[in-house]
Amino acid sequence: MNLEEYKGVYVFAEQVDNKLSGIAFELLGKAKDLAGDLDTYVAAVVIGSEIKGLADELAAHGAEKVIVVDDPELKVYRTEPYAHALSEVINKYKPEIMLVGATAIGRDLGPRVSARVATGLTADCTQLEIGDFPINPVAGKEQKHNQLLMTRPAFGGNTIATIACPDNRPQMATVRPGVMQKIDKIEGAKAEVEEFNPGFTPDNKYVEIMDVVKAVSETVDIMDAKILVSGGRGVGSPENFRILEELAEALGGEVSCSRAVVDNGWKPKDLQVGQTGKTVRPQVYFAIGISGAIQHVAGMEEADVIIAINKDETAPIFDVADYGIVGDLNKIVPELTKQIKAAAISK
Ligand SMILES: Cc1cc2nc3c(=O)[nH]c(=O)nc-3n(C[C@H](O)[C@H](O)[C@H](O)COP(=O)(O)OP(=O)(O)OC[C@H]3O[C@@H](n4cnc5c(N)ncnc54)[C@H](O)[C@@H]3O)c2cc1C
Repeated sequence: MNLEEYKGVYVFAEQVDNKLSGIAFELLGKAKDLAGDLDTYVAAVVIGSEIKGLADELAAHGAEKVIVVDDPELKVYRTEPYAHALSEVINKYKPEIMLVGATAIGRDLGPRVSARVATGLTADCTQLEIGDFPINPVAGKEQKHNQLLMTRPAFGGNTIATIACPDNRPQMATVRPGVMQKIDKIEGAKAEVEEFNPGFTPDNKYVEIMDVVKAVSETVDIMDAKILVSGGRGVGSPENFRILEELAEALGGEVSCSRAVVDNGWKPKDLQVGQTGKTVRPQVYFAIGISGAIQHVAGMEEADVIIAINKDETAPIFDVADYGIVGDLNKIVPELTKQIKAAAISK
């Protein structure tokens, strides 16, 4: 493998029903940073049927080049034809870095593609940067420059591992939605668009999709909320979440929760924040009756302002909080709601 042939930071631009997923823009934002450090270009790969029209939106979010693989076989996501399409794009264009979202689709696609093109993949990254590897020089081992350093929680979140792929290309990573930031839209931006179709054999024994049944979610997407009022086991019961709902309503925010709450069946999994839930980045995050386990903090530490309410003054949540109130949530939360409502009326 001649590593020098591999150029560009490529992003798999996931789309469903011909609508680009938010993760595509988040990955493009990160790709732009990485490409700046490597002095190379950013490309998006979009795979589907009748999807050429998506190129401008990708350009507006930072793609300088868009590779379009457009074929009726690719209308609905299926592992086989998508893995074939993306592997062939990699074989033809030889990207230095290939980023994929750690979504249901990306988690299925990424590892299969990396195996086909004989490279490594770091799953579920929370940080990506360009640097030297090994990070600290090791006697007798060559330190390589300009490597993609891929950081992710490991061993149940008890340690953070930084992984590199110095001997193979592309360097592949999947990244969790909500972790990277998209750039401000560049209105009117145009990308160089290239159509590439590696060919799909009809009657190819791909999985046949008989029916697509869409789940109707009754909850809001907490990843979009500007204010989150998050409750933990300390809230005590599903009924008692009412006091958090009242606070959220007074503030124009949404309710989310810790995993203990989901495990107890008090709230649906869609509302869980953390390593195995969602990564959120609201302007204000209330952590109420949440102890602040590392796996929870991993999903909310990027919030602009964190306010913790906990009766235990040694709770680790206070280490990440900007403001902390020590006391019983059953007294503090209703009082807070009352004061906020009163302040709103007096305005
Ligand atoms: C692989 C793995 C992945 C995980 N992923 C996640 C994840 O995505 N998200 C997540 O949240 N967790 C996750 N966890 C679980 C995590 O380790 C914790 O167990 C969990 O976050 C604890 O939830 P909690 O803070 O609500 O409950 P607890 O840890 O039980 O904390 C309850 C808190 O409420 C306080 N409290 C009790 N009563 C009151 C009161 N009346 N007033 C004020 N405060 C009160 C207590 O002092 C305590 O600090 C994961 C664990 C593992 C091993």
